[in-house]
Amino acid sequence: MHKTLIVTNDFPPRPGGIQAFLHSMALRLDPSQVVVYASTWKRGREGVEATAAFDAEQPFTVVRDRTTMLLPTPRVTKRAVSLLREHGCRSVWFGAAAPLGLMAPALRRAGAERIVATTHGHEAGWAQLPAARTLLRRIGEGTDTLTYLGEYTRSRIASALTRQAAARMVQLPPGVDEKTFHPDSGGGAVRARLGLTDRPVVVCVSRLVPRKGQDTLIDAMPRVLAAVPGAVLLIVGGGPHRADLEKRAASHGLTDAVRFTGPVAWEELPAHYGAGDVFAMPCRTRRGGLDVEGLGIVYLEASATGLPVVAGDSGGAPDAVLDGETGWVVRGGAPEETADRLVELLRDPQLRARMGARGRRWVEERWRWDLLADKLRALL
Ligand SMILES: Nc1nc2c(ncn2[C@@H]2O[C@H](COP(=O)(O)OP(=O)(O)O[C@H]3O[C@H](CO)[C@@H](O)[C@H](O)[C@@H]3O)[C@@H](O)[C@H]2O)c(=O)[nH]1
Repeated sequence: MHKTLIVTNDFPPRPGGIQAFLHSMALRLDPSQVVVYASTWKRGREGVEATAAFDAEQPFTVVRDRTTMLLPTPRVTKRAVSLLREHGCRSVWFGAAAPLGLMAPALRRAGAERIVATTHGHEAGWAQLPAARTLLRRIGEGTDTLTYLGEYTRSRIASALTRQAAARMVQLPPGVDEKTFHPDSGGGAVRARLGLTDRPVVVCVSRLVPRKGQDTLIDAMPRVLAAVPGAVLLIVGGGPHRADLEKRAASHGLTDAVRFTGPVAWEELPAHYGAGDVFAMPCRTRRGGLDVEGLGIVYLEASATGLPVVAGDSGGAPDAVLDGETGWVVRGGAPEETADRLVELLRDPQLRARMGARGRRWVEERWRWDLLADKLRALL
């Protein structure tokens, strides 16, 4: 691996899957060989202070742009070029290929020898729009390698690329820290705190946005409760959809059976997975395919915790589940189908244990960060 400039809008403290992906990878590279050029999390004092506090704890150099969104403008390109030269970097990793990967030719002219750009769900969405397809094609031509999460995103994105660029694609999915997420993660304490000790719990961990399908889970609960009295849906995470979800739960008369924790601190997250008997996030594709799941780190975190998983069929989410082995894939936006799978799992402790153990093994074999970081190092 050469010294690498990571260029990204998606870096903590901003929350989310791409951010977690990049940070986890960056932490596994030699810190003396990494320089991150990222946007600032939020405008205003709170955003700037939280960003500075986060950066001060990192073992590698983080340089922030003053804006909250890097775009491939002449100013940003010039800054990236001068960082590349100043720090003696010979490789570049674009944390999300679109749109920042458009800066690749300028960085190449400035001396970058290896340029890697990672694709996620949103690039698969881009691949559906004619103008955006042209830009993706340019990004493919300007970079050495576009990485992809799984077969769904690969096939969509490859259709927009030249044959040569498509042939250079390499799979680089996010992983899971199997030591942080494990079956003895202290879920009992969370249950006790929430008064759920003896109740069957379906847990969903995610940002609260419509695509993730927390609304489908709420709509599924009356059918679940008819078969499994006392069951509870524990919705973990924060986001713009919260008020709507709370109203929806109240309109079904489910204020006891649907609990919201709000966002939880990273250290508390494993115990929140551990509070569930089953993990469910029946995600669905929206906006004609533009708002689509790339993979779903949460399914892998749940499997690492030893929980069976009920996933939606949006985009690449099925790549994060072995259907029928680590859990089930259901149609997104289908409350009855979702409820039936939840009931089957809540009623059958042996099935839960079997699927949970298979999921844990699958994570250990296939989704460990360490294995994936080796792959990235080889590309850089
Ligand atoms: N600390 C904390 N973390 C949370 C919370 N809610 C969610 N998270 C974390 O945020 C991450 C969410 O990742 P994903 O499930 O992958 O979803 P995403 O944010 O929509 O990410 C997008 O990009 C990923 C990487 O390409 C894709 O895997 C995903 O499908 C999607 O397209 C997970 O690590 C999850 O544990 C919370 O309240 N607190």
